[in-house]
Amino acid sequence: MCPPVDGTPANGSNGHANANGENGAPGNHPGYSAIQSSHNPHPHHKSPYQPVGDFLSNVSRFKIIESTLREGEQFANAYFDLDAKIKIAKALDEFGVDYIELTSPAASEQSRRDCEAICKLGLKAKILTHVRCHLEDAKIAVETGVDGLDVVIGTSSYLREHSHGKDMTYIKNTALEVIEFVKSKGKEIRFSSEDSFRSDLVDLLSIYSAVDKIGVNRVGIADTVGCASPRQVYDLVRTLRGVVSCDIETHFHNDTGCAIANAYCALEAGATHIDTSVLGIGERNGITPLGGLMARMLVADRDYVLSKYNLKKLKEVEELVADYVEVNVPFNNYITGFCAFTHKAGIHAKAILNNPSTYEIINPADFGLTRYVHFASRLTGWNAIKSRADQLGLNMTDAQYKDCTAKVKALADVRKITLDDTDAIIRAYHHNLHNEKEVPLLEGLTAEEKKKYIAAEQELSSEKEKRQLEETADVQAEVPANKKTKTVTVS
Ligand SMILES: CC(=O)SCCNC(=O)CCNC(=O)[C@H](O)C(C)(C)COP(=O)(O)OP(=O)(O)OC[C@H]1O[C@@H](n2cnc3c(N)ncnc32)[C@H](O)[C@@H]1OP(=O)(O)O
Ligand SMILES: O=C(O)CCC(=O)C(=O)O
Repeated sequence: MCPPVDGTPANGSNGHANANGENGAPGNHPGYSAIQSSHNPHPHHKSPYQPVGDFLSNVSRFKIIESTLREGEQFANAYFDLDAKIKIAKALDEFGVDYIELTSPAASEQSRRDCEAICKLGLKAKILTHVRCHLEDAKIAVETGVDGLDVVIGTSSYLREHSHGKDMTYIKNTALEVIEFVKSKGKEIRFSSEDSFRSDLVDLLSIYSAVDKIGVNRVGIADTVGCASPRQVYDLVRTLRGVVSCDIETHFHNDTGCAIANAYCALEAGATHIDTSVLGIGERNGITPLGGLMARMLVADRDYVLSKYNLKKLKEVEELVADYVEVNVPFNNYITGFCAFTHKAGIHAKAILNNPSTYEIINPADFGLTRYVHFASRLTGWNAIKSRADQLGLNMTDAQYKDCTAKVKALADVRKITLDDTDAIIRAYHHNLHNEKEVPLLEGLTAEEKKKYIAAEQELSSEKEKRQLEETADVQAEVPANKKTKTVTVS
């Protein structure tokens, strides 16, 4: 952890002012320097590559069906007791998701009781439960108090042959029966074909058209094995959009890394609802993550996303779920990953200090988070070191910052340096400028490291001398000898 700038002990934060001028940034990031840059928040310029508006696109009016408490419960590590489910449901509700989908009450007695308990919480989000296309399951589900049922059945030949063993005629008849029943109970109903992207298109369109005609609220397309590409998604959703008049829900697994892109393409093609889970947890490696979808959609339509979702809750919701399922938030997670807003290379750091839009498409402040400049490495530059010295209250000339930066780099060539090391170097360098008795730039080097540093220093000063000589030679070369003493007077 870095020492605080004002000399008070570090208090669990990184000890530096964040972009809002507070200590202890919400995105607490020990060991990194939060920065104040001149344009914060970002100015919002439209991209020159903004897609041409498509009348089918729902990028600016999508809804989220949050399935952490259904798909997420299918994650290998997940075990949610009622207390956990209630906490997660409340957090998702505060975040502003439109729907919360729960595990089938047919799964177990406790699942049924949990479903009932969550329905009684009085959340703003609508509560759905996810059931097989099976009248008995539907009967149990409608009694729990849910707002609606998400009914599903596999339509690919794989699932027809090896999962439930039913043909398309049976599937259609059962679907119609279940839908009529659920509607008769006054509940919302969605019918979905599992494994849609390996199902026959004619089968799909025929069943979707049949359920649409009897007044289903939504049909669902599911990429159950994560095989679909964004272009395939666009084509299927767009075709379906021309066949049904109801809403279209989509569900994308992430086996081949397309879950967010597929969700986005589905919206562009006219889908209305996207299934998500916190951190993307679900069967195998999961589905479209809530945070990743937010990142994508914020860039597509910031006003819509900010008007609907409480983005500042994202980190809290993710940490809550991560704790329950006993995983760490991945270092490269969208938005909340350890380094999602950390800028390291000197070129990046300089530009970010001037204007964060140079290297950030998302403003961390929208999520209540802070950006950081990492300056403790051989890739740093003098602008980053100057900014850090400013934070430490140390003032130097530009030439001195540059020289100090060269020393940081030389030491970083000797061994991996920490942020504390770098602060120590800057402080010692500054001290040596103003005091006769010099202190070592960095304490605690081993004999071997000292040797290496002395060699690096010598190289540095001979480089510096060489550069000065070259500069002098260049200046002299630019001025022809016969002009050197001549004074030009202009009358
Ligand atoms: C792709 C998805 O994620 S779909 C959602 C998955 N969710 C779940 O599976 C919820 C948790 N599941 C469970 O608790 C259990 O599997 C239950 C209660 C649903 C069923 O349990 P069991 O009766 O013991 O059956 P089992 O799990 O071994 O096999 C699944 C059964 O559902 C049937 N089935 C599978 N998919 C469907 C479907 N979409 N619609 C109707 N029936 C289906 C199968 O034919 C099989 O029934 P059978 O054994 O009579 O042939
Ligand atoms: O109900 C749905 O649409 C999706 C079900 C599911 O989890 C899947 O197909 O992967």
